[in-house]
Amino acid sequence: MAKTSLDKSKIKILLLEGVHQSAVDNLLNAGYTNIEHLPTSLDEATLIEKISDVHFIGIRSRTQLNERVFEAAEKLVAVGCFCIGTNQVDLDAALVRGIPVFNAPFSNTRSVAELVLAEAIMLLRGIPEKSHRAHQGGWLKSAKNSHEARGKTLGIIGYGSIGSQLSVLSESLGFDVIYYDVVTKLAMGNARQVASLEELLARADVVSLHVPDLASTRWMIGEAEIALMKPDSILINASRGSVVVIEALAEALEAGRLAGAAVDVFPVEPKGNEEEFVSPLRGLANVILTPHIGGSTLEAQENIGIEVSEKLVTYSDNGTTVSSVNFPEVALPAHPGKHRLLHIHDNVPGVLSEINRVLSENDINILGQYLQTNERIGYVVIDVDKDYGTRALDALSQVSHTKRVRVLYSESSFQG
Ligand SMILES: NC(=O)c1ccc[n+]([C@@H]2O[C@H](COP(=O)([O-])OP(=O)(O)OC[C@H]3O[C@@H](n4cnc5c(N)ncnc54)[C@H](O)[C@@H]3O)[C@@H](O)[C@H]2O)c1
Ligand SMILES: O=C(O)CC[C@@H](O)C(=O)O
Repeated sequence: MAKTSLDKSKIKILLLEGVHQSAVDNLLNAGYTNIEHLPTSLDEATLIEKISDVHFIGIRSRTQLNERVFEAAEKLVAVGCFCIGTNQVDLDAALVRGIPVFNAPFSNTRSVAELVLAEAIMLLRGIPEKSHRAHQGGWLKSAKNSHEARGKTLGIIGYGSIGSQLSVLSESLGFDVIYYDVVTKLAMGNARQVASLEELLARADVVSLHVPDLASTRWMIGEAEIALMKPDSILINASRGSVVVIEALAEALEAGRLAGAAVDVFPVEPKGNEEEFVSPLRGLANVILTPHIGGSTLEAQENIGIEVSEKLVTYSDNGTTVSSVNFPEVALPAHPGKHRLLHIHDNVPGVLSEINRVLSENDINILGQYLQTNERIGYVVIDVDKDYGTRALDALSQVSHTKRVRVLYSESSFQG
């Protein structure tokens, strides 16, 4: 059970994978000065060594925060994923240790949608091959296999933030949009939801994937699904590398079953820009390969830096967990003049009454109390009228099933 006492300047923040400078600036402005900002991810052994004295970590998609890493992260208070996907984090391992995980669910949505739309047009015109030939001194001037987007059917799989934004942009260019989602979703514009994946695959000229990495989406597009796609259709994947069986896609492209593909995410991606990219798709005609940069625009990265660092600062200063992806969400008012106790515990009956009993026995006066639980943990926030020193921290630590206790002083310094 974590229970330490720290001044803001001692709170150690580790930012990996070239998280945008906007995050560093934001953290510094909020008084967090102990920041290590690295341009790459770290291998597991190095990360395990480094994370032992880290209070907040910021990562993107490459850093794997697994059980072994969390086991070593004795002081970790919260995780910031400076991206949309959180599949690189063992959310359960974080939850059981009382560690909330935050992300930026919308900041790069537009960047991905714009890239996919551009790729759809490029692929319909056979541009990758024509451009490649021209670079080699060739001249492939021909209208063969070259099509307008207007009137073609775009099939979107996963009609969430990115899928629905893509829907709006591509309709404005004249695409007919259909989409498949496991949830009934309100259609944007004239788009129509179809009843099954099979129907979408059979009808679309361009299929674009925008589902999260889940057990149910893993390898959802394989040989059988590609066989259902229209001859000479196009597949785009900017979601996760685990969604498409890449060998099946390569075979279909080699056999001329599909007219082209754009792939941004791969089952195995290089750990850094120096490592070789290996894929059966390399060298295939009319295939756009991009190094997982769907969300990598300066605009998106700056916004993500601000959004996620704000969430970390708010949690650290105030205890608010709104929009955490794994934690009970509590929206808390500011607490001027009050001290705030945070208590994270296993969600079993009786903990709240024990907390209140312990506080009462220690003569600690409660001004306000907030509780939220999920299936696994409970998160109680208690505002008290004065600084009870370590008395409150010690009292709460004795409550059975306690995972973590923190004190936030009214002037926002932190003890965690
Ligand atoms: N290439 C990149 O750089 C990049 C950037 C941002 C996001 N992404 C990835 O894009 C994906 C989508 O992001 P988003 O923000 O739109 O997510 P989202 O959660 O807003 O939307 C996902 C949608 O998929 C649907 N869905 C889930 N399971 C499904 C299934 N089996 N079949 C059909 N639909 C299903 C959900 O109901 C939801 O509507 C995520 O995997 C994310 O990690 C990639
Ligand atoms: O920036 C990244 O590394 C990941 C981008 C994207 O896949 C996301 O999940 O937002």
